[in-house]
Amino acid sequence: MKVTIFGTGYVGLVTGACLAEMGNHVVCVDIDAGKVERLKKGEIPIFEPGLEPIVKRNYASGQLDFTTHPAPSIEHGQIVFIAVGTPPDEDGSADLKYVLSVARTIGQHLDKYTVVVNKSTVPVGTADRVRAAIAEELEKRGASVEFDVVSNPEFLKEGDAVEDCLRPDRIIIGSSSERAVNVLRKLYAPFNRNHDRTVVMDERSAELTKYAANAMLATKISFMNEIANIAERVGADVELVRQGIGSDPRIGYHFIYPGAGYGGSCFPKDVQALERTARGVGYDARLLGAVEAVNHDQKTKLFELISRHLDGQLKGKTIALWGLAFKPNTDDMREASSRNLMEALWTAGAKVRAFDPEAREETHRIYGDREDLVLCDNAYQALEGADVLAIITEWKAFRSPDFARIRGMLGSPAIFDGRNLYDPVAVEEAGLAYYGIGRGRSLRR
Ligand SMILES: NC(=O)c1ccc[n+]([C@@H]2O[C@H](COP(=O)([O-])OP(=O)(O)OC[C@H]3O[C@@H](n4cnc5c(N)ncnc54)[C@H](O)[C@@H]3O)[C@@H](O)[C@H]2O)c1
Ligand SMILES: O=c1ccn([C@@H]2O[C@H](COP(=O)(O)OP(=O)(O)O[C@H]3O[C@H](CO)[C@@H](O)[C@H](O)[C@H]3O)[C@@H](O)[C@H]2O)c(=O)[nH]1
Repeated sequence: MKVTIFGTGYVGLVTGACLAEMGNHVVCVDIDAGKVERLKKGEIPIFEPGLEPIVKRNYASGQLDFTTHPAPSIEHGQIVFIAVGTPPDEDGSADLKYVLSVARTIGQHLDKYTVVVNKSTVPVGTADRVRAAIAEELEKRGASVEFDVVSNPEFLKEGDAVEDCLRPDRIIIGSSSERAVNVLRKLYAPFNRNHDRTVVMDERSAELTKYAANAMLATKISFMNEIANIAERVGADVELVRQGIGSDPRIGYHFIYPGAGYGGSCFPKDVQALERTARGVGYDARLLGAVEAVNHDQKTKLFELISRHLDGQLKGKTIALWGLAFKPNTDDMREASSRNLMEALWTAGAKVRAFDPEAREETHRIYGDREDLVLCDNAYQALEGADVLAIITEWKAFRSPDFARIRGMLGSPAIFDGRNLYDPVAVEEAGLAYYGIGRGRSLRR
């Protein structure tokens, strides 16, 4: 089928590449001319495992193309996706300016029946606003063209985006038009060969489904961080508690890892946006407020532990940091917990020597050159001249380090394990102090 996608970010580029891989003829449009230029040269602007080969292969075969020109792209697509950003605006609600701008552009060029599909994460009621924006532009032109607007939220995770896109858990189609649903069923048929993953519903329910999914996952994480904070105080080990509760299939092992707080471009903004939506309709979403508040405090956790270990004397100290990205297998630093930690350390007068397998360039782009940040080439280089080590992203490369070597390199040997990667006993036996998240048992010894 002929598909057009507005936005070549994490969602647009991955969706475009995967749809091209399935034999569709896909045109990706972006207003960022530099990005489009790089994509045409085969350079992938983000680190996403498995993405580069499918983009290159499908671009080379002509199944996938990139452009900055909306008019011919809208002409091309039987289906036009909107996959642009919806960042938080000043009060935390989702800013729809990019989505509505694309909607107006579509209205300015629409020339045949088209299914307009919104993939961005948007507040309930946005499909109506997109429909109205397109209709208004058509009216201005005096054009009468049929179209449908569908809500088709995306559930991919960064780091696993290609796999999630090729093998989705579910495909939500929010539409009251049978004609549009049939077009999308046809598009997604190759993704449903094993079993039908499609759930058809109305637009508003589809829009809310996306926020509900992210809010539920964020709630699980904040819940576990709360249990970790209790465990620490009562002398229990949250890692044992996690395994104890995860074995109940009603709870499950997924998304109950305590840590240095959740980050990324979705959970923080989506929990906030849902809370603002609720407030806007006169409902005080207390649970969502608590999820946010627990996460906010959790992001200060490692700083507090480090400060306590160094008796509040952070000025002139050097902290080695392993991990910068908000999670492994990405170079994305949006709302990353590493940023809260580094910024608190700098404010207290400490220096940071950091290593991340992929996020070095992005960190440099955000913070530039500064005296209190050294971006290192490997994990052990970050330890040179450092007092203590903090781990904030659970990259595989950090899973089994040489603790004796670490001890030998640190001025005040201690590990601050922000993702509970290590066995406290093994760390302590190597002569290092161990601080994890909610590991009360190790603190008691
Ligand atoms: N990142 C994720 O893991 C993820 C997963 C599911 C859903 N989402 C949601 O999907 C949406 C997109 O997220 P993202 O992370 O891909 O964003 P992103 O910031 O990585 O990319 C957005 C792209 O849209 C482009 N753009 C902006 N205005 C445009 C216009 N008028 N025409 C064409 N292109 C335009 C930007 O230049 C940018 O390249 C958001 O609503 C987000 O919440 C994101
Ligand atoms: O048990 C856990 C699991 C995750 N995290 C943290 O939660 C954040 C988000 O992780 P993850 O959900 O894996 O990454 P995202 O790429 O942000 O994906 C989420 O956000 C996307 C955008 O909406 C959705 O599409 C995905 O389904 C949803 O998982 C990261 O900081 C993780 O460190 C924890 O602290 N504990």
